Amino acid sequence: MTENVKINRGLKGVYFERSAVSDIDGAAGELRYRGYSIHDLATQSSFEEVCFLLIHGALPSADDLAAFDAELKAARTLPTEVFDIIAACKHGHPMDVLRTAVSALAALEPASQTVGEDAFVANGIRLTSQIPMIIAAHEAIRNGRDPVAPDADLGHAANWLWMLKGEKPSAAAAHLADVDFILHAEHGSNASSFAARVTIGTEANLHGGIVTALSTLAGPAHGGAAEDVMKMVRDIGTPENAAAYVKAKRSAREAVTGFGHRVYRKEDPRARHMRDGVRRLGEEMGAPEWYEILQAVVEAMKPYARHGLNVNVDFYSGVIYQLHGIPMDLYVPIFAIGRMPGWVIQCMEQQHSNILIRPLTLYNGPEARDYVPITARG
Ligand SMILES: CC(=O)SCCNC(=O)CCNC(=O)[C@H](O)C(C)(C)COP(=O)(O)OP(=O)(O)OC[C@H]1O[C@@H](n2cnc3c(N)ncnc32)[C@H](O)[C@@H]1OP(=O)(O)O
Ligand SMILES: O=C([O-])CC(=O)C(=O)O
Repeated sequence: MTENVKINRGLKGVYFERSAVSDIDGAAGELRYRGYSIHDLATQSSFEEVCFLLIHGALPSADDLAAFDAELKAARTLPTEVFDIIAACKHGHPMDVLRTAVSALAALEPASQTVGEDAFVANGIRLTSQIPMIIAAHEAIRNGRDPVAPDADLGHAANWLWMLKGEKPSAAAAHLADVDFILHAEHGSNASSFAARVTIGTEANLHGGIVTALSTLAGPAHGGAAEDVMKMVRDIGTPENAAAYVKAKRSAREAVTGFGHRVYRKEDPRARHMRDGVRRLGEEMGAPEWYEILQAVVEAMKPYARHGLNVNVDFYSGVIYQLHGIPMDLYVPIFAIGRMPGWVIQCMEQQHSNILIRPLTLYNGPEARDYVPITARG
């Protein structure tokens, strides 16, 4: 009966739902949020505007944006218990601390228990502002400093850098962080968003979906790639070593991190903006060698490009964070800051026309057999 069943391992190429948010053309290497090209958004928009677009479905008017920005700023608060929880697990990986703190918020803030469209918007906006606060507070606490209070004069990206470092970022640094968040904001049915949808499919609340998404983002095949790229760049050391590094990886049939994608067969369209950022920042900071190493890896990988193997969004982002002096274990949490509106809208779409997500696994274990009591087993 089951011999002819087709199994789609990893759900490769399977459509499980419709979505009106991200339009990804993997063959052409194109990405649009709600119909707008990622290139226009990365060069002309702000993260706040993109959040509004993703959550509400249209670009905001100036008044809409001012009201949305005020909502985000008003949500920059955390219950004191969350700071205690961060302190109690301050030696953990920032992703574990972040996930634990979001879980704690679900228990501490009664509004998080409400489901439905309005509740998801309100809780989503609150979490979008709270997540950078948690990450920055953890960084301060683990280094023996007091968390830095948010600054209502600063936008989302600049305020994040301010809370992280305790000093006002340059306009260029804030802009690069803003672009980074826009590029990471949403990407259809990626692993973490799909996982969040599975949670929401059970009629769980938004915080539950976000905790699931955070758990799923953390792995090196997904959000952890930027950290691994930085480790790779350090291992390679100089551009001349890149070819030998790639050859050794390919001979061992190991993945070269920052390359490959489940959907794109051309270069990930987000990568070019990060590439420009690394090049410019490296030159400005008198550290061009990181960019040169990355480009030497790209050159060494060229023979494989014909198989659709190209850089993805996270090939360049790690080096940008490194040039900003951000610790490597914060790279995945930074991805989470950017991905918040994407997770929120994916959860909203799921709950809007909900259905339990429950595929099948084809049994290939032992045939039916008789139970043997423990006293009779050899
Ligand atoms: C934001 C993001 O989440 S983007 C992804 C971030 N992750 C990374 O950068 C980690 C490195 N990349 C990878 O591990 C993979 O490319 C994934 C997990 C992202 C996608 O994997 P899949 O969709 O399963 O790709 P798939 O396995 O079908 O790859 C096709 C072929 O390319 C090879 N391949 C895929 N990625 C890589 C890579 N990074 N380096 C070398 N070879 C690769 C596979 O070995 C496979 O070769 P084969 O047909 O000879 O076996
Ligand atoms: O779509 C994917 O599979 C992974 C990805 O690029 C993302 O989540 O941004």
